[in-house]
Amino acid sequence: MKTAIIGAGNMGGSIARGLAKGSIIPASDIIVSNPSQGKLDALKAEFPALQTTHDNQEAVTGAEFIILAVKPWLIKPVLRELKLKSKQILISVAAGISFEELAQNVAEKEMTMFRIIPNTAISEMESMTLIASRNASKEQEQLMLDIFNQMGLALLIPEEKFSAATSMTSCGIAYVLKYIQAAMQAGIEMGIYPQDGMRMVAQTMKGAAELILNNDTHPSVEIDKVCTPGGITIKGINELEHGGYTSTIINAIKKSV
Ligand SMILES: NC(=O)C1=CN([C@@H]2O[C@H](COP(=O)(O)OP(=O)(O)OC[C@H]3O[C@@H](n4cnc5c(N)ncnc54)[C@H](OP(=O)(O)O)[C@@H]3O)[C@@H](O)[C@H]2O)C=CC1
Ligand SMILES: O=C(O)[C@@H]1CCC=N1
Repeated sequence: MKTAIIGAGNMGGSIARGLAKGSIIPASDIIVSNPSQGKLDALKAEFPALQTTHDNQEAVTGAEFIILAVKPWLIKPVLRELKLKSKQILISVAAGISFEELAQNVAEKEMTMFRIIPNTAISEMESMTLIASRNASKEQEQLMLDIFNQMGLALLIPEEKFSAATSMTSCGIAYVLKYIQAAMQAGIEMGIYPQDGMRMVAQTMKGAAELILNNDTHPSVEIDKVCTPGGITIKGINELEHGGYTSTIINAIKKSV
């Protein structure tokens, strides 16, 4: 399945690496196009079988999948200069660019399209990847899920839910990192070295995520297990609420929509 990736930045580069490491699309079937050479050289050094080019049209010619991973404001000009065929499958990573907008910029408006929204943990094969489809068969949807489940966890959702889910997951990873940063600052004030604090908090967060993902549980149940009556955790939890923690997170996620 020849796959062209347009743009070798954070997303395009990570998707190329994830695909090349996965078992569905071999590195020799991947061609990545990018204007600057450095990112292409880095990819080629890691995966010598992968092809690179500066020419977007050369990349897409003969490709079954075209993964568009340029900044949202470049989607229109880049898409317009590509001569895509109706049988090709367009996969856009651009946040906030709807299927309708994509369709306006291709000759074959009824071509199969996917929108995908990973987060930056895709570089660790630990992305939460959102997928929406248009004019796709069940088999094509399953193939997309299979591909992106190899890079973390993938979920197929309707396009109407994309903005809300993007804010929770793709922007959300930055909010989660912000918690790590804040907890480190508290530790530093109390004499914990930043590098030690960073590992402590990151592992704590990973543990919380594993508790949720591996068990049929709920955050409230897990929080309750930590909060000993009259103990120390509830003091911190109540301080978080006095500071507006829950409503600040709700507002932040709604703000990013
Ligand atoms: N960053 C994130 O967390 C997420 C981003 N997205 C979406 O992914 C898309 C890409 O974002 P991100 O990877 O962060 O951005 P980057 O800036 O890291 O990557 C964009 C890449 O596109 C390349 N590029 C620029 N112009 C062209 C062109 N005409 N043809 C081909 N390639 C070109 C750039 O090349 P160079 O810099 O070498 O000139 C760069 O390598 C965006 O649309 C964004 O909305 C979606 C989910 C999460
Ligand atoms: O901030 C942004 O616009 C991009 C899209 C989702 C995550 N980062």
